[in-house]
Amino acid sequence: MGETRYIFHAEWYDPVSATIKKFHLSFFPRDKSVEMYDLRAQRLFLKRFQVEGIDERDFYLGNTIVILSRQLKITDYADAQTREHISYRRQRTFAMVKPDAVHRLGEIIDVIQSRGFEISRMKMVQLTRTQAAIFYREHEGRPFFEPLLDYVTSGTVIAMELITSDAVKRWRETLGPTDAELARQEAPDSVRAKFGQNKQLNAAHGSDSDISATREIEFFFPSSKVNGITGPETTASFVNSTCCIVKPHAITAGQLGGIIQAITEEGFDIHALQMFRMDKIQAEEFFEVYKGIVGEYPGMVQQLISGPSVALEITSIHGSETPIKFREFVGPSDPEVARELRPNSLRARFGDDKVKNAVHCSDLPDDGALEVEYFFKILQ
Ligand SMILES: Nc1ncnc2c1ncn2[C@@H]1O[C@H](COP(=O)(O)OP(=O)(O)OP(=O)(O)O)[C@@H](O)[C@H]1O
Repeated sequence: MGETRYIFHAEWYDPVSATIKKFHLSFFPRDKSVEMYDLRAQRLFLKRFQVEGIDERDFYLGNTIVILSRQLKITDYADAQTREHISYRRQRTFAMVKPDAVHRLGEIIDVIQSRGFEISRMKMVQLTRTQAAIFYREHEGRPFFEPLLDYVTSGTVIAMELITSDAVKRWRETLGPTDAELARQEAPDSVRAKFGQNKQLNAAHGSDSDISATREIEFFFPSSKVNGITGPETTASFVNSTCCIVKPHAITAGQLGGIIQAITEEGFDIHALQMFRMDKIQAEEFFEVYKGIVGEYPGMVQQLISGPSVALEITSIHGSETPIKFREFVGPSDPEVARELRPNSLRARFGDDKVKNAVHCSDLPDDGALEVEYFFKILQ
C-alpha cells in the first residue's frame, strides 16, 4: 500500500490580483508535510514540505490553514478516500443557543465539552428579523414561522461551530427531540430536556445535515470579507463595560463553561462574546503596556497565541464601577496568592500559575473601554 495522502480543494484570496486562487492541497500524515497544486495553471505550486505546527486535526472543511503566510481555506474533499476518512473523523456542525437559554450558556458549554465536541468558533449576536427569516427560510409559510422569528430575535443568540467525529448526527442526538417536553420523557439527559421549555422554546439548534452545517456556518461566520459581506453583528455596548479574556489553557482544559457560569452567578452580565485566534502581532499589541514591566510578558504573549481564546464584554448593575468590581472578582494575578487571599475569585478557582491564570481582565476603567473596542470593533 502506498503512503497515505489526503487531498482537499483549498482556496486563497490573493489581494494583489484581487482573485481567488484554487489549489489541490495534499496532506501527508506520515511526516506532516503538505503539497500544493495550482488548479488553474495546472502545475505544482509548492513542492512537498513540512509545515511547523500543522496536524491532521487542522484538516477539516471550512478551516483556514496558514501556509507560508497564505491563508488557505479548505473548501472540499478532492477524492473519495479523503472524504470518507476526514468527514467522519473531523466533521463540523452548527449549533446555536437560542434566546431562552442564553442565561444558562455556561452549563450548555459544559455539556458540549463533556460530550467531546470542540468549539472552534463562537460569537454572541442579535439577529435582525430579516437575518432570522433567511436563516429559517425552509420554514417559510408554516404556521410557526412568524412566532419562530419573534422568538429567535427576542434576545441574543450564541452561534457556534462544533467539531468532532460524526458531529452533525451526534449534536442532534445531544439536543434531543424538538419538543422539550417530549425530550424530558424520551431523552432526559439531552440539552432540550434540561434547558428547553416546550415545542418552540427549545434552548438550542443543530444543523440537520452536512450541507446545512456549511450554509449555516457561512451565514454566521462568513469566510470572505470580499464584497463587504459580514455576518450578524456583535452585541457589544461599549458603555460602562470591561473586558475579560478566557485564556487558551482554560478553554483547552474544559473550563470555559465553569468560568462563564461563575461570572453570571456573581451578578455580572456578558454583553458580548466572541472566540478569537490571535496571532503574535495582535497578542504583542494587546499586551504592549506590560512589556518591560511585567516579567511574565513573553509567557503571556505565548499563552494567548497558543490556541483559541474567548473575549467577553462584561457589564453590571454597578455601572461605571463595573471595571473595578470585576477586577476584584478576577483576583490577584498569581493564582497561588489568589487562593490565599481571595479563594472565591476566578483566578483562585480556575488558575494554574501566573501565566496560566485563567483570565485576563482590564486593570483600569479606561483600559476596559479600550480593550472592549480592540476586540469588538478593531478585530471585527
Ligand atoms: N409545531 C411547532 N410549534 C412551535 N414552534 C415550532 C414547532 N415546530 C418547530 N418549531 C420551532 O422551529 C424550530 C425549527 O423547527 P425544526 O422542525 O427545524 O426543528 P429542529 O430541527 O428540531 O430544530 P432546529 O432547526 O432549531 O435545530 C424549532 O427548533 C422550534 O423552535
